[in-house]
Amino acid sequence: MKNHLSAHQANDIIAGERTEQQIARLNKIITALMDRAERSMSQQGSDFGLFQATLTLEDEVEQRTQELTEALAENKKITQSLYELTASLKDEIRQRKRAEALHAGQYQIQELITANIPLKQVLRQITAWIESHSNGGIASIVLLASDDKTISDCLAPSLPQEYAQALTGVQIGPQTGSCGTAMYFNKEVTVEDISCDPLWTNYRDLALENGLRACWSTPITATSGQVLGSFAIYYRQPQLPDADQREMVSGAVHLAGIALERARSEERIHYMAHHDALTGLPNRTQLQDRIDSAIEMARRHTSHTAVLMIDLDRFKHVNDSLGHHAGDEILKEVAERLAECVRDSDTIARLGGDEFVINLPDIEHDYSASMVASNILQQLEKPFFIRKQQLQLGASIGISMYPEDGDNADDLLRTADTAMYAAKQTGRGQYCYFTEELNKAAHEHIVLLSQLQQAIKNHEFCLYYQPLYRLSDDRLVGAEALLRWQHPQRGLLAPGHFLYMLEEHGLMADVGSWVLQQGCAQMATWLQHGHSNIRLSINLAADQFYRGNLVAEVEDALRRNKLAAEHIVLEFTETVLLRNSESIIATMKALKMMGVKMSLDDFGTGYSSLSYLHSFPVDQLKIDRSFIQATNEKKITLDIVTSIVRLAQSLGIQSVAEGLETPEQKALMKQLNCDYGQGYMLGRPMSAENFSRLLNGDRPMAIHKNDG
Ligand SMILES: Nc1nc2c(ncn2[C@@H]2O[C@H](COP(=O)(O)O[C@H]3[C@@H](O)[C@H](n4cnc5c(=O)[nH]c(N)nc54)O[C@@H]3COP(=O)(O)O)[C@@H](O)[C@H]2O)c(=O)[nH]1
Repeated sequence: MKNHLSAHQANDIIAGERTEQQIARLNKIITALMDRAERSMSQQGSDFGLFQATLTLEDEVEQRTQELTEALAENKKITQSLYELTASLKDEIRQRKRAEALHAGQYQIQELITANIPLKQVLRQITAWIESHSNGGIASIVLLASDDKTISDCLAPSLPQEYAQALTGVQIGPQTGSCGTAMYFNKEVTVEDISCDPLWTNYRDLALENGLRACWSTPITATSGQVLGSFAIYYRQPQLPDADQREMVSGAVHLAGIALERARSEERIHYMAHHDALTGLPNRTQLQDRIDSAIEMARRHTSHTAVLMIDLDRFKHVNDSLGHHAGDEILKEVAERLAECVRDSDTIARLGGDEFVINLPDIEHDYSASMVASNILQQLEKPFFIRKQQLQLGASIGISMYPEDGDNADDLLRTADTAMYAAKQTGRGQYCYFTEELNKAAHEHIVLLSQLQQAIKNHEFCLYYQPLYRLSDDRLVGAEALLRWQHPQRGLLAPGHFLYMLEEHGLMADVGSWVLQQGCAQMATWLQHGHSNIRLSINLAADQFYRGNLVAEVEDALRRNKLAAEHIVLEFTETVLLRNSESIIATMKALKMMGVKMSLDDFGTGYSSLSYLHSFPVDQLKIDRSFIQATNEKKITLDIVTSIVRLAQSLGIQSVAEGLETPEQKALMKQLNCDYGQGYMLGRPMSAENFSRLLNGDRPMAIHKNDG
C-alpha cells in the first residue's frame, strides 16, 4: 500500500471541486435565463415569443440538471474512494509502527547478545519483548538440560512462580504439555484449550489452577538442529495464535536459538580451557586457581595446604607396549581411583601425560597429606585390567606444603615435582616430601640436561668397545659398542649417568642413530685392516624402533660404510618386544632379511616371555649379568641360567653370558655350553684404539678400572 495520492486520485479530487463550481455556474445561468424570459415577455408582449423562450429555458434546465446529477454521482464516488484511502493509510501506519516496534525490540536483544549479557537476562528480555506485543499472551522460555531429557530451567517473569518452578526437572516426552511435547518431537505444538487436550493430561490441573487455558510452544534449536529449549505463549482463555503472533514468535525463537547456542559454545570453550579432555578433571589452569584459593584460605586460618604430585610408575612402558588407547583407559581409571582417595573439597587435576596433582586445602598438619599419599599408593598398586591383560603400575608421589615450600601455586607445583622425582629415584611406589637438598639435586638435573643438549651439538659422545669371546676356545669374536660421554668437566661418563635423561627427554633415538653410524664406520675400518672374523654388537633403543625408520637407517649405515650386514649384531631389550605390534615384527623381519643378526639383551630381567621368542626373529640370548653374578650364591639362579642356555640350544640360537667377573663364572658358563662370554674378567670396555691393539694381538694400553 502507498502512502501518497496517485495522479488518478488527485484528478478525482480536482474533479469534485470542479463539480461544485459547475453547480454554482448553472444556478447563475438559470437565474440569467429567467430574467431574460421575463424581460422578453414584457418587451415583446407576444405569446409566441414567450412560448419559445420557455422551451429554450426548459431544455437548458434539463440539460443542466442532467449535468448536475452526473457531477453529484461522480462526487460521491470520489468521497468514497477518499474514505477508503484514508482507512488504508491508517492501517498502513499502524502496521508500520508495529513493525518498527518489533524491529527495535529485536535490535535491542541482538545488542544484548553481542554485548555478552548473561544468558538468562537476554532470554527474559525476549519474553518481555514478545509479551509487549501479544495482547495478554504470557511468554515463557524453557531450557533443555545437557542430558537432552529434562527441563533445566523455566524463564517466564509473568507466569505464576509456582507454575514455573514446577516445570523445572520435568522429563520431556510425547505427552508432556505443549513445551515438553514440542521439545520431544522437535515440532511446534498448539493447544487451543488445555482443559480438554490429551497432551496436558498430567499437567492440566497445574495449568488450570494457575489460570492458564491455552498454550502454543515452538522448539528452539541450534544450527545443527539439536533442541535447546522451547518458546511458549500461554493465554488465559482458549485461543489460537494469529498470523501476526506467529511472525513475531518465529523471530523470538530465532533470537533465543542464537543466544542459547552462543552461551553453550562459550560454556564449552570455558570448560575446555579449564579441564583435561581425557579425564574431565581440572587442568593446570584451574588447578593453579584452586591452589591460589587454598593458599588464601590457609593464610586466613593459619593452617596448611598440600600439593601432591603423582606420577605413574611404568606408564611409559605400558603406553609404548600396548599403545595409546590402552594408556588412555588406564589414565581414566587412575582418575576414578584417585577420586576415591580424597574429599569433595580437595582438587584432583591432570597436568598431561601420566602426571596427576591433588591439592588438599586447609589441613592442620602434613600427617593428613601422608595419609592421603599412602592411600593413593595402595589404590594404584592394585592391578589394572586392560584388554584382558592384567597390568601392575604403581605410582611415585612428591609432596609440598604451604607455607614451608612455597607461597604461590607455581612454587608449590615445582617443589612437589622435585619431591616426586626424588620419590621415583629412591625406588618406585614411594612418597617423598620436598626438602632443600632435593632442590639442589633438581637444579643439578636441569644443569645436566642442558649440558647433554650441548653435548649432542658439540659431538661430545664416543663409543667404547667391550670384547666378546667364544667360551669353547677363548677366541675373540667381536665387541659390543658402548656409548660414552666425554664431559668437558667431569671426564668420561658411562651411560648410567645420562642415558635415562636422553630417554626421558626424547633424545635417545637421535643419539642411537649416531651410535649406529659410528659403530658401522668403526667396524668398516677394522675390516679394512683385515679383521674380517669379528662382529660388532650395537645397542638399539626402544625409541629407534618406535620412530619407524629403523630399517632405512640400518641400510643407510651399512651402505655408507660399504659394510655387509653379517658384520653387525643389533641388540635390543624386551621393552621393544612388549609393543607386540605388527610394525615392530615387520621391522625385525626386514632387518633379519637384510642379513643382520638380532640379539635379545638382558634376558631374564623383564617378562622373559617365551612367546617373544616364538614371534620375533631372535638369533641370540644375552643372559643378564645379575644372574651370572648370583650363580654362586643361589642354587635357583644357577638353575635359571642353566635353563636359559638350554632354551637357547633347543631353539637353535646362541647364548651369551654377560658380566663374567671371575674365572669360576667363566668356567661354569663354559661347562653349561654357553656359546659366548663378555665381562670385566675377559676385557673391560675400551677405546677403539685399544680394541684395535687387542685385535692385532697387542696388549691394550692403560686399560684400568676407570676405562669406561
Ligand atoms: N640404547 C643404547 N644403550 C646403550 C648404549 N651404550 C650402552 N648402552 C646401555 O647402557 C647400559 C650401561 O652400559 P655401560 O655402562 O656401558 O655398561 C656396559 C658394561 O660396561 C657393563 N659390563 C660389562 N661387563 C661387566 C662386568 O663384568 N661387570 C659389570 N658390573 N658390568 C659389566 O655392562 C654394560 C653392557 O651391558 P649390555 O648392553 O647389557 O651387554 C647397558 O644396558 C647398555 O646396554 C647405546 O649406544 N645405545
